[in-house]
Amino acid sequence: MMNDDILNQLAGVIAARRDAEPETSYVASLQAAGLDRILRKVGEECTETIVAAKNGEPQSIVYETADLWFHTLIMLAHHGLGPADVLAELERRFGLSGIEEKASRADQ
Ligand SMILES: N=c1c2ncn([C@@H]3O[C@H](COP(=O)(O)OP(=O)(O)OP(=O)(O)O)[C@@H](O)[C@H]3O)c2ncn1[C@@H]1O[C@H](COP(=O)(O)O)[C@@H](O)[C@H]1O
Repeated sequence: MMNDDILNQLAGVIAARRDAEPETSYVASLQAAGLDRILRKVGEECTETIVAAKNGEPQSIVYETADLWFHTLIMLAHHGLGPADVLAELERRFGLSGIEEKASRADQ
């Protein structure tokens, strides 16, 4: 089943896990371990995504990218942010050429 609201649903689960027992929840265990542990996982999953992309096997690329997105959601939640904030930023940029955006920054 395709569900384009899954990022928001996951963010809801991550928020709800803040008070859960670390023994019974992976998300709760990561949140309890703190920001450095969360960032280490983001770094690991980022590296694994790069390796998968280099190897070029579609299923692995999707699997590792899902791990990366998931751990990034936990990082965002740690800072009181969520997918809506990132999606709003992408929406703001939509239609704005990266070349033009870079040029507008060079003016400043
Ligand atoms: N989407 C995910 C998800 N993706 C990956 N993972 C876990 O993230 C971990 C990834 O770490 P690795 O691949 O490095 O494997 P590992 O060596 O076992 O991990 P570490 O011991 O190094 O932490 C694994 O334990 C995966 O099971 C996830 N765990 C949970 N979710 C979602 O989060 C919800 C809440 O999960 P719990 O908090 O566990 O109930 C679940 O219902 C899912 O929807």
